[in-house]
Amino acid sequence: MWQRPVPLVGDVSAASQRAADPQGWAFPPEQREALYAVMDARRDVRRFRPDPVPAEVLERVLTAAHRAPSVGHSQPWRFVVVRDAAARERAALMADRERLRQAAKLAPDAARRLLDLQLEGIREAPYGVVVCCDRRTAAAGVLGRATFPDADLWSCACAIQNLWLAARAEGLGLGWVTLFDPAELAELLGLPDGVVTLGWLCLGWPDERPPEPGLQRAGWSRRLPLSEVVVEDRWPAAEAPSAPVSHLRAPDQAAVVTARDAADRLLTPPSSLGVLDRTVDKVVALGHRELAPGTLVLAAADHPVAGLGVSAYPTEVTREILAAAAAGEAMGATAARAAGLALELVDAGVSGPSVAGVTRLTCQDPRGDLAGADAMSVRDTEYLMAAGRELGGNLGVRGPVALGEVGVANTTVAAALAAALLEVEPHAVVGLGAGADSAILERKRAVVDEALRRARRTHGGTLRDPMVALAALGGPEVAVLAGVVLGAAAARSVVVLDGLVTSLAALVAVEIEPAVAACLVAGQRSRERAHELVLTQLGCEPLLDLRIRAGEGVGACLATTVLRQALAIRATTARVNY
Ligand SMILES: Cc1cc2ncn([C@H]3O[C@H](COP(=O)(O)O)[C@@H](O)[C@H]3O)c2cc1C
Ligand SMILES: O=C(O)c1cccnc1
Repeated sequence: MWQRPVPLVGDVSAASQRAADPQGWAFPPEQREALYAVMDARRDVRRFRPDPVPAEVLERVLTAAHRAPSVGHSQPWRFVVVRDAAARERAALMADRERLRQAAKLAPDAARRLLDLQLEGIREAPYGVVVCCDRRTAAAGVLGRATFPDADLWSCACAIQNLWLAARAEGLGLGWVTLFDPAELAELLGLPDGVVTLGWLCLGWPDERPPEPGLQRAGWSRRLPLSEVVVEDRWPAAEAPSAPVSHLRAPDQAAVVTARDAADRLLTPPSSLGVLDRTVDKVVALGHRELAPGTLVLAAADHPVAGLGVSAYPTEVTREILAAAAAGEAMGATAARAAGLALELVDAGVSGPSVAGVTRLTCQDPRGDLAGADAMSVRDTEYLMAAGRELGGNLGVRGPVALGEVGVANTTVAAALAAALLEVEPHAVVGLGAGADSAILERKRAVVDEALRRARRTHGGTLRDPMVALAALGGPEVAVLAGVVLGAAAARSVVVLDGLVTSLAALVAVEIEPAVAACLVAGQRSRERAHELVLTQLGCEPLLDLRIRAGEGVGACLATTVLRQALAIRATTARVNY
């Protein structure tokens, strides 16, 4: 056994310690009780004694405030400590005026109660602490604020809460007054543009020791029972459509943590293999410490939309590639062989006689070109998906399942389906495909645009249903592959995705059964436009980024090899002693 290298910085705990004692990070019981007691006894204090507060006490509570969590560690708070009596007097006057303005807008009873509120604290307390938020940093530049632009304000609110609890523990009173016109208060303190306040905190020794919240005492409100504020899993709405019944379960938390803990024991810095480590953790959590040989499922189909001039190649190419794959010579077939994967060929609707060695699935109903009519009937879509599910289940128990497709014009189909599922504009999803020129690109955009408008007219809101979207704007190979993903995931197999079309099939499967996501490995980011968006929607980071645009599962095969090697590395690298 090798010694575990204990880092000089960061977390020194070992996975074994955490596993043996998950509660080992807790404080001793009496300290915990003290914390809860302080929280319980925190009050909004309105009456203050004039006695001075020692500078070191003020510094302690401000330090507590400054230890608050902040978005992207941005520490946006600034504390303006107002001691000057004249400034406090002016602030009190502002609050008094604001109280009258607000009361004028209320019903008489509520107005009376508002007027009863005591604001003398601003005058009485030796300190006014005005908590400001410096918002001059662009939200996009702060980790976590691009998505929640107000997170800087919440950070400041956390600082106030810290200050408040510390004050209570010190025996100080604190009252948070927001009855101000924010612009007036900002002007009083000379705040520059972009710095806003969260109100005025009166701070000093309390001249009241309220056992319960003042507004509750005054009959204004009461504390709600916990059961009224905690809901399980999702907001309980009477008429909201219930989530579809899910049958699949992702690996439980214990499996996920065990996989990560095992990785922690390797003689290497934690997560040194980056995306690969995350992917291996996912695969190990599924129960695979190594990959059995596995299969590439290559599904092929023709697309009537090819007739609208959206591909650089004629429809017949699909059949030729399928035949070449059956002969073991198409690039998907050679890539599968190089990766040690068996090849399973599915003809989901390619014109002409059947190709030897290929499983043929035949649709019953007419097919459409998306712009004028639905791609497939729901009945055929269900049939194709069910066949894929069975295939995926059978192959999934044997090893990893890599996905590949061939179908001239299927990047147009994929763009239309992606636009519908992701609710984005056609220009965001239409890409070059197998080599479009600008005239083809323009037609592709127009066709996707028309297809979306037609499908929305025909199906309305139900287009959000993945089966409806798949039938309206998808294609047979997408339906089969979505089924393969569902079947393989039910067998707890690893599913390795290739380019845009296979990833969309996975997205359809995830929309039907969210737990499928736990089985997915994004093999690569292809050059096709919408692929990145779809991978983001799947929450998957791709293993390879090689500008591949081969289709046929070539990228998935390459990625499977990388994944196989990563698992071997994980299995055989030295473990450390701990
Ligand atoms: C010879 C050849 C082999 C292929 N193998 C996969 N694709 C890839 O290109 C097609 C999609 O591109 P688009 O939507 O522009 O038609 C699909 O068959 C896809 O698998 C191929 C394309 C060609 C020409
Ligand atoms: O996204 C892909 O994998 C892709 C791109 C171009 C052509 N065929 C497939």
